[in-house]
Amino acid sequence: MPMRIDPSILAADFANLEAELARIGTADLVHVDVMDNHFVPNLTLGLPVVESLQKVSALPLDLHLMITDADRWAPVYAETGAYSVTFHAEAATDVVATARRLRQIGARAGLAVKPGTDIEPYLQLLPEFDMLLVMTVEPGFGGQSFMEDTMPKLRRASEAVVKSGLDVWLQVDGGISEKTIEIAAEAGANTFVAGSSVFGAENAAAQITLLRDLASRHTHAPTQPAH
Ligand SMILES: O=C(CO)[C@@H](O)[C@H](O)COP(=O)(O)O
Ligand SMILES: [Co+2]
Repeated sequence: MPMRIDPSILAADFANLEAELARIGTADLVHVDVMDNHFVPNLTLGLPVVESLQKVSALPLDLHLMITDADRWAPVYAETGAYSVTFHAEAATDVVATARRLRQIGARAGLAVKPGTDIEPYLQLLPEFDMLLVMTVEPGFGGQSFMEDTMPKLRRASEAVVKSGLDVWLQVDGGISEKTIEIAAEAGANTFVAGSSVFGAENAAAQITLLRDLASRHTHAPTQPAH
């Protein structure tokens, strides 16, 4: 199973985004954090910047929407041509209808849960999603510490995906570095968002390769039972 590294441009220089994209050519996707200062206490970027990134990025965009009223807004972001649109379960009224709309538009549909949100109710909806995002920090800011207590949830999600036989990607986001990526990979993640550990590195492309190599040591299905 391939291990994917998605650098988060939240840790990039916002005044030079095109140049920052040129530093991460070894990545699989570009993770774009959209925050509205309502769902999370921070404001980042919105549609105009996503549209501009779409025009200049050689890599597919992986949008992470941390905004309220996801039912309304997620499809609007998908219309930009984004490869993947992930919205939060806590911000949506009808997660299935929203995911279906995203797929109709042509985007992969991702569902995210905050560290305190149970993933169990969503595991019976796996056929509706292309990716599940288990947040490993409280959403809102880059540079936070990895929350290892989210691993039982990730492991449980991984078991459900393996059992389903579906190719639903399992993404982790927050505090992923060379010190933590193997913990998440061992618990079943295969898609890793990394902001500060990539853009803070002198050689971002080499750091991406290092992270992927570390994650690839754990390509097996989870070995420990869910908690
Ligand atoms: O969605 C978020 C934060 O809410 C992330 O995508 C961060 O941008 C990851 O940054 P690092 O923890 O890797 O620095
Ligand atoms: Co994110």
